[in-house]
Amino acid sequence: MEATIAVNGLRKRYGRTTALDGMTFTVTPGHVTGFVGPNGSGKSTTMRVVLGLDAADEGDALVGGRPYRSLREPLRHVGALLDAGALQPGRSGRDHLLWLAHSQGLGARRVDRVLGLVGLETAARRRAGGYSLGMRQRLGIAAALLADPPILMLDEPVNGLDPEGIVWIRGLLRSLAAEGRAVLVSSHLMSELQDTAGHLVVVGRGRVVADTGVAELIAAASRGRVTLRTPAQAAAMEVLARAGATVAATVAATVAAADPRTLTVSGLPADRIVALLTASGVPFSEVAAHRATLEEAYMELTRDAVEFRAPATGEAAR
Ligand SMILES: Nc1ncnc2c1ncn2[C@@H]1O[C@H](COP(=O)(O)OP(=O)(O)OP(=O)(O)O)[C@@H](O)[C@H]1O
Repeated sequence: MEATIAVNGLRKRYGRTTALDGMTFTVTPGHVTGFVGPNGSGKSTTMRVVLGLDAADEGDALVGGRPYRSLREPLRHVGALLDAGALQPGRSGRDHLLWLAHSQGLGARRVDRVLGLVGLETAARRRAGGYSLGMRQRLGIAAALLADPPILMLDEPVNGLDPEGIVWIRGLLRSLAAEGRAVLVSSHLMSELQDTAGHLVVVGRGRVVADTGVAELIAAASRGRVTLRTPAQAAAMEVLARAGATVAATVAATVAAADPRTLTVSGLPADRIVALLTASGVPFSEVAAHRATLEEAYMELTRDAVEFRAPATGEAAR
């Protein structure tokens, strides 16, 4: 079976809410595809439609060229994590997987193998009802991997994982993709996908805003910009803005990573920036071609497509 997910022209309304408005994209094997967009942009609805859990009003969704509902042993084709809370609380994690395994003609050996893969061996015989959110996520990922499917679809898998868990899942997703699987991972945080996804499907208001390689997206957002480090931010801004540049405080992937001494300048080449600052006696320590974060690239892309936007706080000058 071909490892692809093909979503074509999906439309879906819930009463007066349009959840999907012509959603169209294809997920191909060999890399992690990030499925990103703001809250309410239609990611979970799309995944539910792909899995036949919800019906679209229009359009179709195929896994390996076939509708999910027509697959005889679906877990062998597609592994999915949609709602990590969906398990019987009185059952142990291992029993939950055994029950799923038996429905697919799989045995206890495979269950123990996937429990090992997700690092749940020691907790496997405890009641799943007592699991933390991170442990439930791991159990959900074990369930998705159970029948060794060529296609994986995970809705916000990083949710609830601690920093060690986040590093672990990044490595796992990359290695699953490197084995030739198609891996679709939804998130509304770009920083979660920065080092994991090779491709991005960016959505807003129920449709695709961009369908692009991560490297291309970052290159496009970096083009023509220069990063400048200076202890005299206000003076540097004034000099450069007077010369026609647009100057902004650099957007960091996380608030913790933000450096108040770093500016992003567009509209002037690096050598001209150096000349202007030197001539005006403004101290600076570094002038370099800017490498945009995925977060920045995404913000630019979705500027007009987001449903909910916080007021801009990072922009120092325009
Ligand atoms: N069962 C439902 N009944 C009514 N409205 C729904 C239902 N499921 C989704 N919606 C609405 O459809 C839109 C798309 O929701 P969806 O959950 O697919 O977005 P999402 O991109 O997954 O969001 P998030 O990042 O918050 O998980 C939202 O406006 C949501 O409120």
